[in-house]
Amino acid sequence: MDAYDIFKKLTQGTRIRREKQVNSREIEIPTSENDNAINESNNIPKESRLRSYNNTEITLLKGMATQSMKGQKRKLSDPNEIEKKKRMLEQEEINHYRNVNNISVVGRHIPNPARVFSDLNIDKDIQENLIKCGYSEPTPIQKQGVPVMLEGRQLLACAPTGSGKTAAFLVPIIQHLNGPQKQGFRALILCPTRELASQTQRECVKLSEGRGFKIHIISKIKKALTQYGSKSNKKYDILITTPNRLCFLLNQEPPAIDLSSIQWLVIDEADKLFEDGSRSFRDQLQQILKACDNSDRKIAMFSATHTPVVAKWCVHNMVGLVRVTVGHKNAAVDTVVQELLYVGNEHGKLLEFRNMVRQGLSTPALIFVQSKERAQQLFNELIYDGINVDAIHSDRTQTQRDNTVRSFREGKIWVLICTELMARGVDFKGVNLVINYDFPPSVISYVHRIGRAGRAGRQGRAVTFFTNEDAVNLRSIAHVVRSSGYEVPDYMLKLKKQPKSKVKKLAKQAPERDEITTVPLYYRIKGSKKTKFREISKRIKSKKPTTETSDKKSVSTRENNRPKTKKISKKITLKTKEGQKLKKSKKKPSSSHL
Ligand SMILES: Nc1ncnc2c1ncn2[C@@H]1O[C@H](COP(=O)(O)OP(=O)(O)OP(=O)(O)O)[C@@H](O)[C@H]1O
Repeated sequence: MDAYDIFKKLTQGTRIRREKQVNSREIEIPTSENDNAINESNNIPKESRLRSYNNTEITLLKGMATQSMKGQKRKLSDPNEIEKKKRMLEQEEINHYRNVNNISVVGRHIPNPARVFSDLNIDKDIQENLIKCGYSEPTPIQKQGVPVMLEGRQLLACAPTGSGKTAAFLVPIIQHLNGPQKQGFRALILCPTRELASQTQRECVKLSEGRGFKIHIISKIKKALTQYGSKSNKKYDILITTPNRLCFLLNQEPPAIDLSSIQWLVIDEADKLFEDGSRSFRDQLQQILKACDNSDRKIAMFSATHTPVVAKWCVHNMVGLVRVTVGHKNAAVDTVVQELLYVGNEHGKLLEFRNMVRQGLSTPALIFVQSKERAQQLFNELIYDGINVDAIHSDRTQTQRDNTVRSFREGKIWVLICTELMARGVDFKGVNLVINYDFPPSVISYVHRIGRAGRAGRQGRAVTFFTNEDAVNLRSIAHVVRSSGYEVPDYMLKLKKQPKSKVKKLAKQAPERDEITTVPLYYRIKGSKKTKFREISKRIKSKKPTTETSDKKSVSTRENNRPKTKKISKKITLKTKEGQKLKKSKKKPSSSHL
């Protein structure tokens, strides 16, 4: 619960009555310039806020009223009073600027937001690097987050997807570290995935150009085992990695990495890392913090979504914490046009997708499914549709994942099928379309998935398929869509609120769905005719999902799957006209119809 929530609770049922209009010179605000501990920036217009300080009587309960501040005016001729008033008006202006930029802050003695890069207390070369990256003006999170970190304050920042959070933490780190020093790692950035870590490394290299920092990501764990230990010559500056890899190195005897010089620890996608996993991140974080034993160590947490668990951890563990929030908490980016589409059943999803392709798909596009098995199934279905499609999921090797991401960035792949693995942080410039083929497991997942489009103020579109199985989260996601300013049918908003237990269960475990395939079950079962019919009737009776991959682990790579799919499609060509078409397009993939 933050200051705003507390204020709302305290003032529930309170009636605020305005007595009379006064002009602003009569106004006296009983706080000092920097006493902005509680939500400096709210949405009350400046004038009425000023008035309310001096001229309102707050009725708490019938017959009980606070004393009006009338008669407490001080003379304007007093130079101290004039100075005080000037400072208050300046503060009001700053608050107004924060309001305009949707910035809200909580904490004491918070530095002013920067309007332009030159307002920031950073060196010329960093400013030039920012300009070289094409950034002409700081984004709201950079306006407020950078000054906070530059003052060495610990920070919890929440800002929309694609709003430049990466540069918001990299710029102050680069400024602080100044240049390479042979002290070992001085900044550590934790990311939930390898893909995000390498993207952050690329951004860091660009923003620190000319400084000569040694910026590392742990790619080959075997090499890393001997690379960073106490015997190394400490020629490193910045480490960007996932917590698992780092803890693996810390768990060696003696530890294979030395973090005693860390000055800045940044946790990107903080709420993701705090989600309960097989090994809770909180345990890992304790281990990492123990290793970062420099007394000067500071922490900054960033994410597009807010969970109370992160806020609670920060309040308890970060001294002098400043909280910066841009926009509404857990809101979807409003530059993405959002649509919720009822498709009936699994087959309907495939029909709808092919329909979208026929109408002209706006690529590059990302398609999210709920599991790696389903990513592979959808890939097997679409590979012969003549779309440049590929799939990325955790069953693919790191090299395959890197190659796929590169091809997508280079425009060689137009449609990328992915799992939750790619939902966070990954910045593909110019993604036009996100399709939630499988309904997101939570509102937070929805916000991050659709946030892969519409980055840095660009336009994008997100289409979310849903079936009857997806009723649990439909209401809350419909509310997110409506809050971003897009139409949703009223019935969705009026759906019954689901019990928290159901919502939590769904966030942890995806619902069972029928296999994504148009190949009849008969051809998917191996064995004699008799075996096939026996198996089909068994499955119908037990109403089991008609999936082969649920019986055995799916084949993990595109290459491995090809022969299997070929075999199936050959069988179809003998039976159906549609199958013949498939065979033709397989020989000569054409993308002309897009
Ligand atoms: N000041 C700026 N002006 C213009 N573009 C910017 C600016 N800062 C960052 N960008 C660009 O905005 C895009 C999104 O930035 P970034 O990946 O840091 O977003 P993010 O807030 O971390 O998003 P997510 O929550 O999805 O991780 C990037 O392509 C980046 O180059």
